Amino acid sequence: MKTPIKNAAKLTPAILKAKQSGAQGRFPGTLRTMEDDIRALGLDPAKFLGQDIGRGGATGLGNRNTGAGEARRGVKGETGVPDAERTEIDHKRENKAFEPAAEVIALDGDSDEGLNERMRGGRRTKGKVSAIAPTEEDVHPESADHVDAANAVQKESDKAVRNAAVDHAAVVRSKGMKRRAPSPGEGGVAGAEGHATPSEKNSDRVPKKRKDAYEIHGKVAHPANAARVDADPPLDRLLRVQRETWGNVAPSLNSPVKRGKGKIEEVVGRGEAVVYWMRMQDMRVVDNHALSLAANQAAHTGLPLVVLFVLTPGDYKAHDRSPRRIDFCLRNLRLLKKLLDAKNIPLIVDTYTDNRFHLPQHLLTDILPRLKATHVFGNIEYEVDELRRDTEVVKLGAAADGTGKVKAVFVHDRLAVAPGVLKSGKGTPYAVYSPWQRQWAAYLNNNPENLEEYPEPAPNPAAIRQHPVYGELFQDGRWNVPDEVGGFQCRDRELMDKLWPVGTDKALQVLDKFLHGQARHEHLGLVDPLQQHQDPDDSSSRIKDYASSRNSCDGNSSSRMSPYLASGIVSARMVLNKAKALTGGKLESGRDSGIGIDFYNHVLAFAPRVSMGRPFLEQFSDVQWETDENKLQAWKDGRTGFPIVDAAQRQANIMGWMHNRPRMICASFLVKDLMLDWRLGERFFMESFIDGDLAANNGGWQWCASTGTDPQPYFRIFNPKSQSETASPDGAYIRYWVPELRGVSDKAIHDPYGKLTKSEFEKLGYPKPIVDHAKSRARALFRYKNVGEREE
Ligand SMILES: Cc1cc2nc3c(=O)[nH]c(=O)nc-3n(C[C@H](O)[C@H](O)[C@H](O)COP(=O)(O)OP(=O)(O)OC[C@H]3O[C@@H](n4cnc5c(N)ncnc54)[C@H](O)[C@@H]3O)c2cc1C
Repeated sequence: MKTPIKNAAKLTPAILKAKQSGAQGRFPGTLRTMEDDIRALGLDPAKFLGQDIGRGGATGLGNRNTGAGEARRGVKGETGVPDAERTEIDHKRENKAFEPAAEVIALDGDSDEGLNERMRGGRRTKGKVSAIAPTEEDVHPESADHVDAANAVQKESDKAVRNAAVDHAAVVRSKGMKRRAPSPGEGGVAGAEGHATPSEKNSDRVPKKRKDAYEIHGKVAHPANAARVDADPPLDRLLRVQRETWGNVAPSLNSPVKRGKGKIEEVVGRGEAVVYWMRMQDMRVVDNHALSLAANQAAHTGLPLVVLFVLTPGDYKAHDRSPRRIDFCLRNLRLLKKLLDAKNIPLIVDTYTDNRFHLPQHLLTDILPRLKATHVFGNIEYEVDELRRDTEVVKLGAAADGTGKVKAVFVHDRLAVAPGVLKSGKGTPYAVYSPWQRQWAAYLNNNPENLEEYPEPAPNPAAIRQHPVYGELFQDGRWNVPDEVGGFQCRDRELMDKLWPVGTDKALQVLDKFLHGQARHEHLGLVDPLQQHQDPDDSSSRIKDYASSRNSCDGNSSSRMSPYLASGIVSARMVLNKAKALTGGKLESGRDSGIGIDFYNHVLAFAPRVSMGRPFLEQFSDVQWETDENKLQAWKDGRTGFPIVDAAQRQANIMGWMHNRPRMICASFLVKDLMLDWRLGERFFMESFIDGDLAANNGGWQWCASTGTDPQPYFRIFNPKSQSETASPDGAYIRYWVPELRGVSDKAIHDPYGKLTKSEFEKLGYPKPIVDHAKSRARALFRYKNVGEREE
């Protein structure tokens, strides 16, 4: 008689089939160890294992209090912030008699009276854990469309979009705040990516010493400020300023992307060079919109093309960039310098260490005049700070007198479908992934020109090398790529270099391995992605198997493209074109297609508050969080006693990357089991990952924290044990990353503490679970249901 398969209903069809057929493992091949793999890369395992080297600075807590410093500088040196603009967390913590009214945002149709009434309601009294009846624990994420819930999220979002301006006004009124006159910050240069701008922070009341669990304080904007930014999103503002200044050079937020391949009109004086300003998200020479526009303009005017990259450590600190991502950027820059050099195009790298908000002035008064450039082209970055910076560049460039004028043009490039193009039936932005993804695929299938790739730039004439100004750019050491950026020492650079080879060619080879090869056990961890198995035909292509294998991480089931996409080493168009070739020339819709790259950037564009530390669903802004430093540290280190969480966290620490499923499990665990603020986890991932990307990371965290675009309400709470059985059915992933558990049987691998005897468990040297999941779950349900309250 067949043994029944445990949790069969929760298993993906492929895993179920594998289990039913009695297969030992889901993926072929033999599992190796981390040590073997590091040795196979030609490196010494002792250098990379057993110590916290991943995030650059000292272990754990000490190295990242950038927000507070920023905030303090913001108040004393730059703007002077009215009390009302202090960050939410500071406000709560410092004012014991905190009035919940301050956090209330007007709802649809709220009159002043209605708003006041709700505000007078004050904090609710404490209650018991209520008998709320969540339908399913650990619903398989994305397992169904949940149409009603999706509609509810969409409705909330529509409401928020319609009322952002009203909300802001109401909050301002309700708090007796004065409406500030537009500050220079609003004009463009102030603002932490996401986080509070100097004028949005208040810091002179920030306590001198805080523990890590509180250290997000400088990164959370006041809701009124976030509502103000939502009411006039920085992307709209950039496009508007650009249009008003130079005419219709870039597509507006609401119209389809135009393939701006034509010549850019001359509306400024003709300079002596054309500049393409490369940033951290578009690091490639091929299929690059702004670069191809710049090259076109240079060819049209007979001027040389110069590529500029500005390293801005101030931004990297404020945005929690990982040393790994910075190092990856530098490694790519070195390669790009060579590639461009072969085309007689100088790549100049400037390191700007002054006040990060003054970068536009630096560009327009120092760098561009030195180059005698009157045109600068860039691809739009959708984060708040970056949009404000670019808006300021457009304004300053246009405001300069006479020959000092610079025409700055910023265009869409990063996404296959520009933000704002796709709208729900009601004409509002989509707030739920599945319907958005269906329309996205249909739109691209109907408008294939959006996937046309941009031409490579033509070389500069060789004579540029003799030019007194531009010839020097190839020689002058001032413009070289530095060995490292101060404050971002990447201590595992050698390992990162092996795991994440640089350049578009290599990235495309990695993609080919994914598209034309089967997932295997032995490639799940620390392996050179170029050494992955590739099959002679496409019958076992991982993209074809994506739907069934995407949730399992016992093998190398996903593409490992995220660092390349996050840094723009390949474009979304290039990846989609390759995927399309394997799916009959059409993009497939549906969550299992593995191609939903654009969604969270689209959210960022219409709800910029998400990059200001605010929840997408404001009604969860006052969920009560714990602040237990030890639990936070145990989570960071992978010592929680939950094998799947520990395996994943250790993967993050050693490899600088994680498969999507464990990212979700770890995020859910931090928020719903440890009841720690999702922003702490968001920051930790940014600091650790080589693919750290604000839109995807924030979107992922908010989804898992039920404050984001998940159509399932907050009672989606992952059970780490059953999630473990789904994510690592063979236990291979766990055994690889948690060596203490290597010898543990299949029966006990997901729950060694529960399944082994006391003495068997103690021999492992593995920690006991730091929480009881059932109790944690009840606590989370209570706190989400009763926002603002703690259970008795
Ligand atoms: C809490 C959390 C944090 C995350 N942080 C980041 C991050 O900082 N940077 C990042 O690039 N991705 C992030 N993701 C999304 C996703 O986990 C990674 O993109 C994916 O695991 C990378 O592996 P891959 O390239 O092999 O993905 P594949 O499964 O092969 O997918 C191909 C590409 O599609 C995109 N993609 C796939 N799934 C998602 C998703 N759920 N959300 C957004 N894009 C997706 C990525 O660009 C990815 O490279 C996060 C997800 C969660 C749940």
